[in-house]
Formats: sequence, C-alpha cells, structure tokens
Amino acid sequence: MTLLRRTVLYVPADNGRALQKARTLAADAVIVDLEDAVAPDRKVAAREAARTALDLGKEVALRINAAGTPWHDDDVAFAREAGFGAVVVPKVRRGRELADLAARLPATLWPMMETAAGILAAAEIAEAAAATGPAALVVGLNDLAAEVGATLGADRAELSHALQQCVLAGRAARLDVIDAVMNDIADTDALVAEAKAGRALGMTGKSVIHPAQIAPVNAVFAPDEAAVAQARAIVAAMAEAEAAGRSVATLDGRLVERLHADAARRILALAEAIAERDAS
Ligand SMILES: CC(C)(COP(=O)(O)OP(=O)(O)OC[C@H]1O[C@@H](n2cnc3c(N)ncnc32)[C@H](O)[C@@H]1OP(=O)(O)O)[C@@H](O)C(=O)NCCC(=O)NCCSC(=O)C[C@H](O)C(=O)O
Ligand SMILES: [Mg+2]
Repeated sequence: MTLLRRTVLYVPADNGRALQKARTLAADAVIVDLEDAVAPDRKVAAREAARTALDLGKEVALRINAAGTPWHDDDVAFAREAGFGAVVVPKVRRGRELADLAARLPATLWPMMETAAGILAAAEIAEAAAATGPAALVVGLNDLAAEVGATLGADRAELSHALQQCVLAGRAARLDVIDAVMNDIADTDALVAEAKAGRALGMTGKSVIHPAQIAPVNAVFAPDEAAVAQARAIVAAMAEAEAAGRSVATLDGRLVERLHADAARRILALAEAIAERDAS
C-alpha cells in the first residue's frame, strides 16, 4: 500500500480551531505539535487537547518535546497512554536515542533531522526509525540553520549537503523523507520552487504550516498526466520485452530496464492512491 505523505501539516495541539479545520483540509498527514508551536505555560493543556487529533481521518503523528526538556517524560507517557501510533521526535542526535525511546514507547518514531550531530548520524538514525515501523524523516531547517549559523538563501544551497544526506539516509532505510517548512506563508511562488527543488532531490513530500500551502505542495508531489502516461508506456514496453524473452526495451529511442519499470509502477501506485484519496 502506498502511504500518501505529499503534505504533512503542523498543527499546534493547543489550537482547537486549527485541529478541527485539519480534519477538512487536503493535507495527507498531520503533525500535532506539543513542541515549538506551544508556549511553555500551555504544554500541559496542549497535551490533553491533542487527544482530539486521534481520529482526524488521516495519518496523524504527535510531536513531543525533546529529551532533556521538562516536558519530555510526561509527553512520552501521554503518547503511550493516549495510543498515538506515530510520534515525531525532535532534535535527535544519535540512533541510540530512538532505540532507547522505542523501548518505552510502542509507536512508529519519526525523527526530526535538525541538529548538526543528527545530520552526521543520519544513517543510524534512519535505521533506528525504520525498526519502529513505516516512519518518515522530517527535516527541520529552522533549528539546523540556527545551530550551524547558516543564513539560508532562496535555493537553500548553504545546507544542500544536509538535505541530500537526509534523502540518502532515508532512502537507504526505505523511509519517506519530508522536506522542511517554508516560513513565508504569503509567497506561494517561492514555496512551489522550494517544493520542486526538494522533489528533485528525492524528497517524498514537504511539511507545511498553513492551509494555503497545502494545494501547491500536493500538486508538486503528485505525478501529472504526462508522467502517468509515460509510466504506463514504460510498464507496457517492459512487459512486451519480457514476453519476448528480453530484459531490456526501448521507448521513444531510450533504453528501458527493470529499474525504470519499477519506478514507473511506483508512480502509478502514487497516482492511484491520490485518486482514491480525492474520491473519498
Ligand atoms: C502561522 C499561524 C499562527 C497563522 O495562523 P492564523 O493567524 O490563524 O492564520 P489565518 O488567519 O491565515 O488562518 C486561516 C484559517 O486557517 C486555519 N489555520 C491556520 N493555520 C493552520 C494550521 N497549521 N492547521 C490547520 N488550520 C490552520 C485558521 O484556524 C483559520 O481557520 P478559520 O478561522 O476556520 O478560517 C498558523 O498557521 C500556525 O500556527 N501554523 C503552525 C505553526 C507551527 O506548528 N509551527 C511549528 C512547526 S514548524 C517547525 O517547528 C519546523 C522545524 O522544527 C524546524 O526546526 O524547522
Ligand atoms: Mg525544529
């Protein structure tokens, strides 16, 4: 089954109106945030409010506060008791942290890739996350840029190595990789450009912070009609070649091998999953 994670929407757990609205929005998945979007004096109330997100009708992950903060242990206990199936773990630095957390929290753990140490340990973090279920790596460029002292330009070239490291580690562990948020909610052109750049790197989807960001990002990460037609043609060309006892084919003068047919089938499965989601 193809898990749809083109858009992953952050919703502050203490914003009841936004949580209700998330139910009706076209984001594929939701991160209910107990961390940065919630003020310290609202952490306890936010925890209780987060319960209402358990049945949003889409994939939901609870973002807890980081290890070492005053709220972490109670967040972990709450996530376990409330029965959240997926938990986003901020500021992970080593794979061992996830493995230790998994021992006391039976949930799929989605690590945030947002510390310098975490980027350097991306492979072991991705492996530890994959051991907990169909997780995703979630990139956090606000924290990463702050820690390393980077000033990001429009193309994020200053941290492109980190983005690529996340994609390589995530894909090696067969995990989805969710690109970072764009803070400028009003600039849709820049959002689309950034989403396209992330998709070109191999990102599965992008995290978003506002309803207005959902449709443009969904569109970037959905195969368009031409891509679907091309995928169908590749699968057909490969099937014809195999029926004739050949392991390679040509299509419009280009070589087609099994890996191309496999990639084409993934595109078709994604298109089918989107069509099913849109129809429901
Ligand atoms: C940024 C916001 C505070 C803006 O909120 P608001 O002023 O309410 O915006 P609007 O008036 O334009 O909202 C219009 C309607 O949309 C609803 N809304 C807004 N945001 C959301 C949302 N995220 N989910 C669901 N619904 C939302 C409003 O309620 C309005 O609804 P209605 O009244 O019915 O018309 C706000 O967007 C916000 O809080 N966004 C999320 C911020 C957040 O979660 N930040 C933390 C995650 S990002 C991060 O930490 C990155 C990472 O860790 C890193 O290091 O990079
Ligand atoms: Mg962060």
